[in-house]
Amino acid sequence: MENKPIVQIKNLKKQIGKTTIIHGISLDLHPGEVFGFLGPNGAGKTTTIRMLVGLMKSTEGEVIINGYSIQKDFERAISHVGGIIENPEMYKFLSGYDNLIHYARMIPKISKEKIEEIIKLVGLEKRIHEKVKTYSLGMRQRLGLAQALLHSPSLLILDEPTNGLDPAGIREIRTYIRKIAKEQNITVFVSSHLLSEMQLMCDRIGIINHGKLISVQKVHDMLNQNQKLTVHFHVTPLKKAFATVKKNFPNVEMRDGKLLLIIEQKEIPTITKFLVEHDFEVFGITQESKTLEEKFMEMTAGDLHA
Ligand SMILES: Nc1ncnc2c1ncn2[C@@H]1O[C@H](COP(=O)(O)OP(=O)(O)OP(=O)(O)O)[C@@H](O)[C@H]1O
Repeated sequence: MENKPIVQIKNLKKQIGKTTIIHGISLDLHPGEVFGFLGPNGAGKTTTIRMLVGLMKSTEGEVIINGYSIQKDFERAISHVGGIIENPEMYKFLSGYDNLIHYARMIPKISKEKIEEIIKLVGLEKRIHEKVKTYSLGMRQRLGLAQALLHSPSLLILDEPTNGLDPAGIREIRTYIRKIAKEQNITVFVSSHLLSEMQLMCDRIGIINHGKLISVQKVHDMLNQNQKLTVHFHVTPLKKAFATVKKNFPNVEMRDGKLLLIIEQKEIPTITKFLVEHDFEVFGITQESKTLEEKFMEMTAGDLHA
């Protein structure tokens, strides 16, 4: 991405006692992107986020937000950040609207129109005058988003925003997060331990495991990688077919009464044609591909909890 980063994380480290929890994370975040911070429980997501927003001191490294260092120029750097780190505090017996007005008092020069615009942005216009205690958890989270947007941040940091939500609530939050990023050109940094959720919400995903950022990829690229498939050919006579195929495709194996090849999808017709041309009878072709979830399980040594 050629646009100037909103956030620069430079070699961020955290040591507690003799234990290093975060091992030098470096990352740039760009305007309007939704960046997913994915990792199993205990990987270091919350610790990193706490350092990003200055709630915890880093042992080494620097975080620059909109050109200001969180470490050296906290007030100015944090003025560009909105976030939900823990469950947002709301007054349950007040309406959603009155809650927002309450928080808006702390923000200089905020107009009623701006508040209305934010309410629409998070899709709460129909229920905003009802008491928060009547809201679903998803609606409360959206009110939390609205609260975080009041001071027009350029970066929104959300720690596991879908925790505890049902599938409909998760879909809602996902939709609004994407909308906020695109319509307001706000960068959203969102953590989760669920790949399936991140895949649908984010433009890029960074995977953290044992305090290290082990991969950063665009979701689009992840989904479009040339994937190798394991393909089984049910063919007779098997042994003769194996010997013949092996001459041209040395990687072939015999397993469970079938030929097994690890190939790209586009090679399936080539091999099928080869078998038919050599007078073998093909009874079936089946393929298995690794899901992204399985790949991530491998990357995080199986401790990415679903
Ligand atoms: N104050 C502390 N002292 C010692 N170890 C700590 C401290 N805080 C966190 N840790 C350890 O650092 C690691 C990272 O914790 P962190 O809470 O950042 O993980 P996480 O990715 O947010 O996990 P979760 O998804 O469970 O919230 C964990 O192994 C945790 O036990």
